[in-house]
Amino acid sequence: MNEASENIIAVRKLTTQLGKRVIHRDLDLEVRRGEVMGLIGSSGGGKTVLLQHIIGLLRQVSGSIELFGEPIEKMTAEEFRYITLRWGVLFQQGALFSALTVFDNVAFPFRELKKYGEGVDEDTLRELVFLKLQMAGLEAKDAWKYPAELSGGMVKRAALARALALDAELLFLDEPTSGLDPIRSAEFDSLLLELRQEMQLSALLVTHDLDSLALLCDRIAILDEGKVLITGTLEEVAHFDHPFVKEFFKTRPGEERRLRSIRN
Ligand SMILES: Nc1ncnc2c1ncn2[C@@H]1O[C@H](COP(=O)(O)OP(=O)(O)OP(=O)(O)O)[C@@H](O)[C@H]1O
Repeated sequence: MNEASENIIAVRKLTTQLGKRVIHRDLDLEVRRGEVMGLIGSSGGGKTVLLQHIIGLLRQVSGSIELFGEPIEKMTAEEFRYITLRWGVLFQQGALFSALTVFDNVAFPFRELKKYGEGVDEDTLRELVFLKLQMAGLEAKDAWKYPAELSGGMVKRAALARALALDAELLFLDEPTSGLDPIRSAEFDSLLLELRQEMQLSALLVTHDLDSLALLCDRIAILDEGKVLITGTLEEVAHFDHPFVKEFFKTRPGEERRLRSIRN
């Protein structure tokens, strides 16, 4: 792997299709190492599908996707499986395994790693799982619960603990605060910010939440009409002349102060 590469994600001229419908056309996106990139765009515009392509769940029609400096198209299945252990994914529904306890959900990536001869013994595994739960703001007693027994906020935290399990260098976060009330959303954002500072994470974050964008993101990419139209700081993209941007940055309750500071 070319670790010296400045970009942790580089998507070039990506064209994708689901059924007969073209979702992305010649899309370019670069995320630098250590950067949190926000991804916004109109509903149904292809943000989640883009994430699914980047993490190799879907195959593109054309174009290339490089992760950690290497094109994923050229990797063998085994090489690809191995690099999946270097990132964590938090999808909209939290995506925990419902038949496993929180403990076993968080232990899952460690057990996967064991298949490559890099596992840890059971005592170390236990310690690491409890450490990750603590980092994600869960208590030890939550470890024995099943996903159905958790609140929405706890599901997100458990999914985050699993995403961070192997000291992920890169996180894919798809609307991590959706479904949480404003207080829980703010708590979750603060947790991500703390972790980001402690672990020097890179991340691609899909969100509709202006507070999350302002707090967490270095740059923001706007996806519309199948392409990334612009990337820039929140201030830069907020001034971009486009109907989605105008609608998105319309004042919403509680956000007036932040918007005023962006516009001034
Ligand atoms: N498995 C699938 N098969 C066919 N079409 C799909 C599939 N998944 C998504 N789509 C379509 O692809 C388009 C992009 O969907 P996607 O979920 O990526 O949008 P999004 O930008 O993430 O939207 P939102 O902000 O509402 O979550 C939509 O029109 C959706 O209906």
